[in-house]
Amino acid sequence: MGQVIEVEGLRKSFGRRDVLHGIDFGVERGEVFGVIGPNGAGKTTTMRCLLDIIRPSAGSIRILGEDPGAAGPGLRRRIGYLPGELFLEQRITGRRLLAHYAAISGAVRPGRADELAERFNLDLDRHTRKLSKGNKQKLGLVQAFMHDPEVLILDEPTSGLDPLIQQEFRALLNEAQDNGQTVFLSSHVLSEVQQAADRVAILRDGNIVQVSTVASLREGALRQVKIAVIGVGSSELRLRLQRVPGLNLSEVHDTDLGAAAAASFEGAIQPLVQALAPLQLADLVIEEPDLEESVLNLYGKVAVGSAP
Ligand SMILES: Nc1ncnc2c1ncn2[C@@H]1O[C@H](COP(=O)(O)OP(=O)(O)OP(=O)(O)O)[C@@H](O)[C@H]1O
Repeated sequence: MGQVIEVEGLRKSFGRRDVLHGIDFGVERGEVFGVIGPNGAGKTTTMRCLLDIIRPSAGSIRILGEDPGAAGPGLRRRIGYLPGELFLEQRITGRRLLAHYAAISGAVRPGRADELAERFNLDLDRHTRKLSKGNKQKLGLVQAFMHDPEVLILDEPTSGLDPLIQQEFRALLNEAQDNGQTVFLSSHVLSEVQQAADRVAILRDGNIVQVSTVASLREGALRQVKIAVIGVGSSELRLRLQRVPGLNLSEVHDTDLGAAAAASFEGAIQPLVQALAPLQLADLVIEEPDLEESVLNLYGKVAVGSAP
């Protein structure tokens, strides 16, 4: 089977409020697929529809070839789910809570939960109520991964995790991928998904504005360029650079030795290299593309992390 998650024309309205406007995407077996979008874009709503926690208003969903609305608990056991907000106010230990989840999710390999907890540096014998935000998140992740499900649906999985634990989480994702497990995860910032995901969908106001590989997002992203040349004045440098497609000059000035320029740049690098080739360079800096910036442009300048 190719696609493990297939979504077509998915719409969801709450009362008169349309939250998802007919989204389409597919996730291949063994793929890590990230969905990013600002607060309120509809990421959690999409995930809840995939899990049949809420019913779509229209459209079709197939997970492992089945309709989650009709498949029942058999399908649910093949999925690991990390909700965006875990309700953990019970007076029980993490270990007992996991045993409760295991009764729902189905067989967990002996020692698997302890192994995951150890990797996350999580004490399973503490009362869940007393856990910090990050430790609650770790418990949620152990719960999602422990039965080695074929599909993992993870709502903001790295939220509240320190960098070392985030690294451990990414290692776990790589292992899941090697095992042929399929991962659908969400975030509101690209930096969290760009290392982990093969492809990224950008969701804005209930519409997918783009689905692309992280590599192609990088190609289309804005880079900052700084150029210093020897023996040529600012007007000649400006003239040459103005002919380079995708280059937007922010500054050109004369220097003691010649001229210097700063610009932002997107697109193919070759025309820029050709424009500079006849000149004697004193310095050339082409910064790593700012993917976060280009995603913000796609968000439509909505500030990341702002309230909905
Ligand atoms: N049960 C509900 N009833 C009414 N409106 C809802 C309900 N659930 C979600 N919404 C609305 O749907 C929109 C999308 O919410 P959703 O939680 O899916 O966004 P999100 O992309 O996950 O955002 P965040 O990054 O803040 O978690 C929001 O405006 C939210 O207020």
